[in-house]
Amino acid sequence: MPETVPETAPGTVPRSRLRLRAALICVALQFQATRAGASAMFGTAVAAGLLPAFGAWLGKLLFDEIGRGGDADTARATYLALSVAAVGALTALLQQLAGYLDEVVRQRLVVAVEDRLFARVNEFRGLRFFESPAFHDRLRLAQEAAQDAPHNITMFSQLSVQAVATVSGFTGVLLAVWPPMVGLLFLSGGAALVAQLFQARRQAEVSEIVSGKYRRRLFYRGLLTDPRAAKEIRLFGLGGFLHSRLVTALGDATDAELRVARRGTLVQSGFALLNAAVTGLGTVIVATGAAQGRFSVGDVTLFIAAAAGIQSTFGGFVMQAGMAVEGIRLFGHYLDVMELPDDLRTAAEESDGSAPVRPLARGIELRDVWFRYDDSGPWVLRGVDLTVPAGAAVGLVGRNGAGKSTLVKLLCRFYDPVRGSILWDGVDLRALDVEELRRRIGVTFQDHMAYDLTAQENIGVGDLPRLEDREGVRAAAREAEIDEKLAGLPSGYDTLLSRVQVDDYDAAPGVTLSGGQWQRVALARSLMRRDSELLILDEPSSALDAQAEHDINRTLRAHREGRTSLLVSHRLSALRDADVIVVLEDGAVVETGTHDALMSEQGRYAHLFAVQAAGYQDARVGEASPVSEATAGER
Ligand SMILES: Nc1ncnc2c1ncn2[C@@H]1O[C@H](COP(=O)(O)OP(=O)(O)OP(=O)(O)O)[C@@H](O)[C@H]1O
Repeated sequence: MPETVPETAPGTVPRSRLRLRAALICVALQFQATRAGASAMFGTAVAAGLLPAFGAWLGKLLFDEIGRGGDADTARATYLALSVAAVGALTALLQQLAGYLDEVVRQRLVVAVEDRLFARVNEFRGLRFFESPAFHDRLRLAQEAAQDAPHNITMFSQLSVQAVATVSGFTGVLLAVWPPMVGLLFLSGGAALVAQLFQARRQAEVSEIVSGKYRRRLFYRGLLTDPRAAKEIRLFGLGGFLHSRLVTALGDATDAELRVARRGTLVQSGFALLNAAVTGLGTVIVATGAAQGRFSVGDVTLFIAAAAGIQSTFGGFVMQAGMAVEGIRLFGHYLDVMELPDDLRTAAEESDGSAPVRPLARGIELRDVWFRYDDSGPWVLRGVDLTVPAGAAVGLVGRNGAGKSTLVKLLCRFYDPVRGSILWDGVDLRALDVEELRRRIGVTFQDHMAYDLTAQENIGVGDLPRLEDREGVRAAAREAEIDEKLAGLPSGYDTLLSRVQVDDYDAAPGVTLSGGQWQRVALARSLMRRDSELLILDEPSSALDAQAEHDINRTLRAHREGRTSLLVSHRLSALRDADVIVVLEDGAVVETGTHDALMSEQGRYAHLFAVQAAGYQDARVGEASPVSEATAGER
């Protein structure tokens, strides 16, 4: 595997760490999402945090004024009373505004995060990440964390401002009455904070551990409602089975979440008791002092209020600190995904991977190509040497699992060979600009897509700049023998090829095609690139009826004329006229030659051909085919 592939592919989600950088970027993300909204939210949050303290100070001035009895200035007292009321009203309004601004920032963040994350995902040029469960889990964690963490940090900032104002006010009161109480409250608050931070770490770890369970849950949920899966689920009676797996996956995840919540509750309950003990102790001491005449009743009342105020402020602060820390930890996944190096080697040793791709003049050569999907997996290609000469039609045959589609994927550079190299006119594919390379290739994949888009779009996406080019799309559809069918749909080429993705329930329903019709649409899509240098067709006619296959093979033969093509097929008759036929067995090339040459060799190809021909002649190969008899010994 290339050295640049990081530890996320495949494996489990690595544990996140608390990073200052993550916290800073997390806060900055809000401003990138909406500078005005985030600034207003922060300003409002700070003001909403400071106003209660200001209100308390005005209240103190009011009580001081009233306390002067007959000497009190009525106008000043009235003014102060109105000010207290105004500050109260303003605080309430600011809280409403802060709530709205918080929502604005959240919504903008959702868009910004999706935008950035999926733009990044689009930059990964190979397939490895998309086949890694750890990558999918990280992506989900990254998305959730990037949407939630900034909010938690903002709330934490707001509470911090409030806490400083409230606690410093109340601390003065406590210091005046019984100073050791301040130390006791700070000690118990500090201990609760430390415990909460540990709890936050545990909570973040559990989110990482259960992310796979949630992925499975989404998979089962999607399957249970997928119209393509509905037939088998009903026929084989899989509904209950899948449903129970869905519930089990969800149950496992929620059990783990509940375990950590239980632990948190126990720890917090312990601190609640400690707080009660501290308050009790302080109250007893101050009350005893009052009984002995050292404190007034007012002192006792103020003391109890101050202690309760500090404790509840600490409680909120500690809780929010835990959420902020958990958010920042998980936000690390967002950074990791954003900074993940590409899964393809960025360059061959001697190049930076951006060499222009010249029109194919000599051909494509695979030199001793070894490949496996995982470091520990079996070799799928074992030293393949193969040449696709420019302008030639090459047929690739082999039994299931021989490695044919893998070879196709390597030609498109979805993966790099583990050993050996693939050369485009003598230049290593790793040295070439991969996007340009792919623009020069037209492919029909064996597992082609059926997009829930219109007929026009389903074909047009094969050459995006010509997405709206109706004539170009129809020409490709004609070659794939599907034009008549698509033109005859209720809205012609504008018909949605989907039963479920219709936006307007009252509009004409979408339609769905048959398996063979979908295959023709996929074929038409690959034929959109009329000037492609290399045409690869991986089982393009496996779902076609005999007549359609015959017609399409004739059209494709004309289309391939003079251009380089690689045709993978189990229907050997489709390959008869290829310039070269290559037989792949267990990941190695075992035979190469024209149809006639390979038939006369009476090897693997001749055997496969005879088996197929015998099927059509209604005869048993072992008895009827001289080729089979000749090759039986080899096998
Ligand atoms: N993405 C993947 N990850 C891991 N293993 C894979 C992957 N794709 C294919 N394989 C394995 O590689 C081997 C070759 O598969 P490949 O699809 O290339 O065979 P094929 O010759 O095209 O077969 P078929 O004729 O059935 O289409 C198989 O054993 C398969 O299990």
